Amino acid sequence: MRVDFIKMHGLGNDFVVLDARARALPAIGSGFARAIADRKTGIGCDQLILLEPSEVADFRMRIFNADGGEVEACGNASRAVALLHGSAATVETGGGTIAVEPQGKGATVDIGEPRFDWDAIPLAYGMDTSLMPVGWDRLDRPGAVNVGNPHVIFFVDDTDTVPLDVLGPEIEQDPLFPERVNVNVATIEDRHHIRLRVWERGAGLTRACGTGACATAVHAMRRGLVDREVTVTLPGGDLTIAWGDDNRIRMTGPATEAYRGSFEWDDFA
Ligand SMILES: N[C@@H](CCC[C@H](N)C(=O)O)C(=O)O
Repeated sequence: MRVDFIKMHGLGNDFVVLDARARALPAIGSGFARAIADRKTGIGCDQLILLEPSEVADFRMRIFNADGGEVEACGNASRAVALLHGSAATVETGGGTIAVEPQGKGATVDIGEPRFDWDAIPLAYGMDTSLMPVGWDRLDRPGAVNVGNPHVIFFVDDTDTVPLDVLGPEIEQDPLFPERVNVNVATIEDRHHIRLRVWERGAGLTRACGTGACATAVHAMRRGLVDREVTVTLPGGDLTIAWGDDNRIRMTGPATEAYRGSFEWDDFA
């Protein structure tokens, strides 16, 4: 079976998008997702994105990390599918229904309300998620936020000096996080600007993480360190994150269609 795909990215966080809204595809297993994502032998991406019909929203978006695991949310892919869809839409995800709207060369995404309760992150045991009494090497006293998916956030003097390739996987796999976690290291530049690097659960270091930017901004706002609208600068570029009086988080930033292609399903099954 020959299948079309669209290669897209949001600030360099890249996706293979399969559109099964009009024509159903065979079930996707973790081995298939891993094979597609493999940068040496597959098409190569941080996340495989599957669009399907939905009974509760305009369409459904399923997200598979490069390690094959299916997860609940992806901020950058939400902007990419908004661009692909071409008009405002509601999107069912594992983390809840979100709203997307194309804006120029990108999109605004209403990703919903943050959750701060320790069991909503989830953590293995109860603690204050605004200042957690835990640490790993030079990274300590983080915060945690669930914005559809789980994030832990460390404020540091300089994100570039943190060995995130070493500490990221250690923290991601720590038993404190029973569903593993996305690891964010952030520097507050001023009340309107945060610098951020992310070790993504199931994908490793990426050029950008949209939900990481949302979680980090909201955590910094909760701690009173920045205003309710900020620019978050990632290695791949900038996102604007606003946390409204309605308690909803809105992310605005670019998205790009790189190219289109097709493959034989059985080559990856
Ligand atoms: N790149 C994404 C997040 C993808 C999922 C994440 N790695 C997880 O496991 O939760 C984004 O832009 O938000």
